[in-house]
Amino acid sequence: MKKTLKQTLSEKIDKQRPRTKKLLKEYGDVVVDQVTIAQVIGGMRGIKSLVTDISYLDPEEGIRYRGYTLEEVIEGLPKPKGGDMPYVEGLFYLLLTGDFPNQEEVQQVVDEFSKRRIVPRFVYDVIDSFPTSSHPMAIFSTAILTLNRESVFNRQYQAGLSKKDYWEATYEDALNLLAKLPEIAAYIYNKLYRKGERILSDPNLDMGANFAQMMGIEKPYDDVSRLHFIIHSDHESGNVSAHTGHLVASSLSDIYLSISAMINGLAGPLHGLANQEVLRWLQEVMNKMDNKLPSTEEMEQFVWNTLNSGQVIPGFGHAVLRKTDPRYKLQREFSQKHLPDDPIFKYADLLYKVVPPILQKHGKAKNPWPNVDAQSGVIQWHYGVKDYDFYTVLFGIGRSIGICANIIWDRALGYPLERPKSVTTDMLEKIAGIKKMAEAEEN
Ligand SMILES: CC(=O)SCCNC(=O)CCNC(=O)[C@H](O)C(C)(C)COP(=O)(O)OP(=O)(O)OC[C@H]1O[C@@H](n2cnc3c(N)ncnc32)[C@H](O)[C@@H]1OP(=O)(O)O
Ligand SMILES: O=C([O-])CC(=O)C(=O)O
Repeated sequence: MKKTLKQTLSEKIDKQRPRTKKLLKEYGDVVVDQVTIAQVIGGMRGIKSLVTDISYLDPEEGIRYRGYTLEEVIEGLPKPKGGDMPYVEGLFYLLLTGDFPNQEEVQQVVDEFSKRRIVPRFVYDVIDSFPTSSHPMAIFSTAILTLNRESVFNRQYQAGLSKKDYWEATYEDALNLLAKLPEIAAYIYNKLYRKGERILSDPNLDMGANFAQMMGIEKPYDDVSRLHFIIHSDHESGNVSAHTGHLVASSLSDIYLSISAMINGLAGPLHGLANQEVLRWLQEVMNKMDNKLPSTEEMEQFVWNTLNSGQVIPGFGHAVLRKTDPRYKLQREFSQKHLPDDPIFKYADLLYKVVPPILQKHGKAKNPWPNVDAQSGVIQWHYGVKDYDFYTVLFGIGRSIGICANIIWDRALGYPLERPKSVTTDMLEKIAGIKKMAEAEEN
């Protein structure tokens, strides 16, 4: 019998712990970065102050998971029979261990998820008590929060859990939660947009296929779901959702509290919600054009109108990336293959041509290129998920996979409570020498 994921992970943790310990004990004083006033006021952009081995974002190249590009991840992970996209469960294995699992190892994780997928009735009761006009991200976050009552970590912590075992209880919570997220999301979708008509999950299916089944959407929506969850899973540690998850978990809040919190960060329009904003923006253009594809000049005018009214162009720009997002490229390639004639795809493609030169001319955005959110909604729309308020929930399922992996490792390596220092404006002025200048002017 092959080792389980938990056993493999346990060995990896034993190997990694001394590396972190050595760095901290023997090299703790080595300077990693310097911090400027612009960074302190400007959202800490670029400050190297977090550590994760699960993914790394290069500004030019984009994301790598465990050192592998997205193409390599998709190529190297096992795929279900008849599927073009790999098992999402295999990605979780890779993120946790750094190893590509074989078919048998993936199947073990698929079986684990299947065993743990049943959502307690009280979660559905809480979802049902929301007005149907609520945003699905608020419902999703609350449903996750409601599960906090189930936390293995909390139970064991109360009973006197040793620090070195924190990760194991967190691992149990993470698997229990990840297995339930597609069920919760599909239930919310059916409640809000399909009059509560529910399609039950199938314990024999993998996560992507099961989600497609519960959404009631034919193939290749299983592959669409796998691709979506995989490419949205991680983006190193500093983005709002990952950082929030890490921060909240650092106080030893359980996985449910931490993931619910990160979902709230993901729900902002400058972060994950941008994928719904792209569709909302495109719909406005389509309505104004009577569904006719605008000419390049007309599209340019729509973009300028948005910029001139002081709004951002959703789906473009990035805090770290300085090139087109590889996640965007992958989804564009998928769209070119599967939905080349889709009207919304044509709109989005026109935006790809039109927006970057305009943002360059506008002169503000450091990165004029499209990010992941510019394309993900286009694919969902094509396969019938037209209620774009729901798109960030899909992003949230994917992102939970990466953040759960990160939190398990945070606990394994004993990362402490996160607590950076703040200063006052007076102090910054003093550091800048402004007070001295003002005094000199007065005298
Ligand atoms: C999964 C994700 O989270 S990917 C990002 C999803 N978000 C979006 O697509 C929303 C649109 N994009 C943006 O608002 C930004 O590019 C962000 C939030 C992603 C990054 O923000 P920052 O790191 O602050 O970007 P940057 O340093 O380039 O911003 C400089 C200026 O350009 C503006 N800018 C950046 N991107 C855009 C854009 N797409 N449209 C218009 N203006 C933009 C900023 O608002 C800022 O203006 P200000 O000086 O008036 O405050
Ligand atoms: O990295 C970021 O800041 C935003 C992003 O693309 C993500 O979290 O996927």
